[in-house]
Amino acid sequence: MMWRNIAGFSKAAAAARTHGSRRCLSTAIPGPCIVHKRGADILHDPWFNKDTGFPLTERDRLGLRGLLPPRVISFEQQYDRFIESFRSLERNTQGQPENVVSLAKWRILNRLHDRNETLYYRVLIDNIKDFAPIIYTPTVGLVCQNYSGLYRRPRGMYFSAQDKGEMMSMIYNWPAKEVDMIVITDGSRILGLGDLGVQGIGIPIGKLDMYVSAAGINPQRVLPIMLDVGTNNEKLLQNPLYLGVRQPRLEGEEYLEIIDEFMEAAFTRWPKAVVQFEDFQAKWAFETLERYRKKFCMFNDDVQGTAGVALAGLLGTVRAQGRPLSDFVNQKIVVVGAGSAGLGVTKMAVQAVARMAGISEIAATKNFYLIDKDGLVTTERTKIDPAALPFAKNPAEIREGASIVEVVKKVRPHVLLGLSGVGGIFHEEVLKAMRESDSCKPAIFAMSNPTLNAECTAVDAFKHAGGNIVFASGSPFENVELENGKVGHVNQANNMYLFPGIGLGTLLSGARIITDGMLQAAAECLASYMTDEEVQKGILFPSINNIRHITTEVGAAVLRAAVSDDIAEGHGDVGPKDLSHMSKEDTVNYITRNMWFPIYSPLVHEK
Ligand SMILES: NC(=O)c1ccc[n+]([C@@H]2O[C@H](COP(=O)([O-])OP(=O)(O)OC[C@H]3O[C@@H](n4cnc5c(N)ncnc54)[C@H](O)[C@@H]3O)[C@@H](O)[C@H]2O)c1
Ligand SMILES: O=C(O)C[C@H](O)C(=O)O
Ligand SMILES: [Mg+2]
Repeated sequence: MMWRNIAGFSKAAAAARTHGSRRCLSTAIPGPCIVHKRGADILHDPWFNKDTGFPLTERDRLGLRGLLPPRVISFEQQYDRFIESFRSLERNTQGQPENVVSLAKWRILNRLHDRNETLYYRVLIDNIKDFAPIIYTPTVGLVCQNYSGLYRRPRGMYFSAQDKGEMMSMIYNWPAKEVDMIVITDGSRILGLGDLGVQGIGIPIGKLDMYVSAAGINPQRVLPIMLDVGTNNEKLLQNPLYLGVRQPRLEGEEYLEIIDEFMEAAFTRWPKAVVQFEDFQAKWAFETLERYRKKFCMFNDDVQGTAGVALAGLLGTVRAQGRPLSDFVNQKIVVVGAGSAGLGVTKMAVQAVARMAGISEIAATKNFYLIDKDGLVTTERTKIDPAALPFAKNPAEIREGASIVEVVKKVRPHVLLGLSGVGGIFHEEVLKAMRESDSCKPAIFAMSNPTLNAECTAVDAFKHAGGNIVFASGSPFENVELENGKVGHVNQANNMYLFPGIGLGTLLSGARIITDGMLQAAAECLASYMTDEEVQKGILFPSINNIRHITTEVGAAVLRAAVSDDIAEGHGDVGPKDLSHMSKEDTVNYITRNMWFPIYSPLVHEK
């Protein structure tokens, strides 16, 4: 039977399928999977469960005979059945409020996730464009907001302030022997939604779903972590259904002791794991990054992943203007939002200018303008955040605290980039002011998430700033039909284009830390991924349908940078020497070979 994805066969889905079946053919039968349980316990374990797909012989071997309806349903039929029930849900919820529909779609996917991971990831991979907005941004934000009510089954691990002194033993409660990727949050800054306390666990789960789908990390080797150190969200503290610790957030040394203990415990059990920090409020995002990046294999996605994606987009806008890349050093860039993401982006972009122009980083800050909740950051600012200080302007150039519109009118920037978390702050007047930009193709990046927190919508950007802009947003928007019959392309400038490749490349290199060189290689790989023809049309980032392919390329670039930095220690049977002898093509093949793909493997019971 022909398999269908929702939007018909996408290139990526077709490629993924070819890849999967090639594997089946080359090994004739997929390799066995050892299972230590039998009977009903297997049916209740989503890692091994095949539902009605268990062949009769396997039912006999594993004590499943009689526990399932007699007919064996093929994987393809199970897939079609799920897609049909999803379509029927779409039909039945037509006309209902968007939030209701999104949550209903999340629920049906989540139920499959809890029941049968192989089938779940197969439908996710094959329909990533349709399903990413449900299991990831933006719906994951809504899920976090409603988490205590939606909660049915645990997923991942929870470490709370009450677990102090116990974490080294607790970590052994996790049932998997091996863990490759950990995503951790403390729930303090979930997307642009603020402090959601324990409910932020949805973010590590969504990020790890992308690791499985995009990077082919085995779902049995991922671990979402919630570090519950309390919440300062009064509404949650008052909510009787709230599932987290009911106390204000720990601060200072008390906070650091908890997170130190977790890191020691995690790396004691899994010394080769990669840990991604996600959605920590800025002060802890920066402090933990500095504290751990030379000691553990970790990175902060909001600071470093976002920076790479934004830099790739900024370089893309130079190409879109038909200018040589070296012209990046002349681009005037206004960054709105000076938190973990805005500062991370500004820092990486300034470093790139310094490298390209052969000037100091201080000199390279000249064309950058940083705006936070108090307006333009200048040296006149009292109590300035030390991290923002290098980018503070001379108030003689523009006044301290100038508004976005004032700055745009005065500077006429090539790029206006938002990472403020404040929906709609690129309002009509700001967008109209971008018409006077010094660029022939001004860029507007409304990168805040989820959708309602985007600095502007795609429609408003093209309407007010003009049809010749390049536009990118953190959450997905539809392309815009312009009056002249042309298409205003919408790019999704989201760190999902980099973090899976950073994690995968690091893991397969066996590096024990993640260097600036590895992160820079990731950004450069993404920046050069699109063809000139695509970039001229305003298409700066690949379609999400190609996320497995771009992740493979990014992973290879990261791995090769680890080799260049002389920190690649190898992975499994592949030693550091083998890695260093690999050509670029060999590296891509090595990465591809190590990516997990969802097919049913024969289960073999071992006591
Ligand atoms: N697209 C992506 O890949 C991506 C990646 C990371 C973060 N983000 C989004 O970026 C947003 C910010 O994340 P963060 O971690 O930097 O948060 P943060 O809380 O660390 O920083 C927010 C910044 O915005 C500033 N701000 C607040 N109100 C403002 C206003 N009215 N005008 C100008 N500036 C204002 C604050 O002063 C602060 O500097 C979130 O919505 C997040 O979802 C997107
Ligand atoms: O989660 C996302 O979609 C991107 C980013 O990490 C964010 O915090 O908004
Ligand atoms: Mg994030």
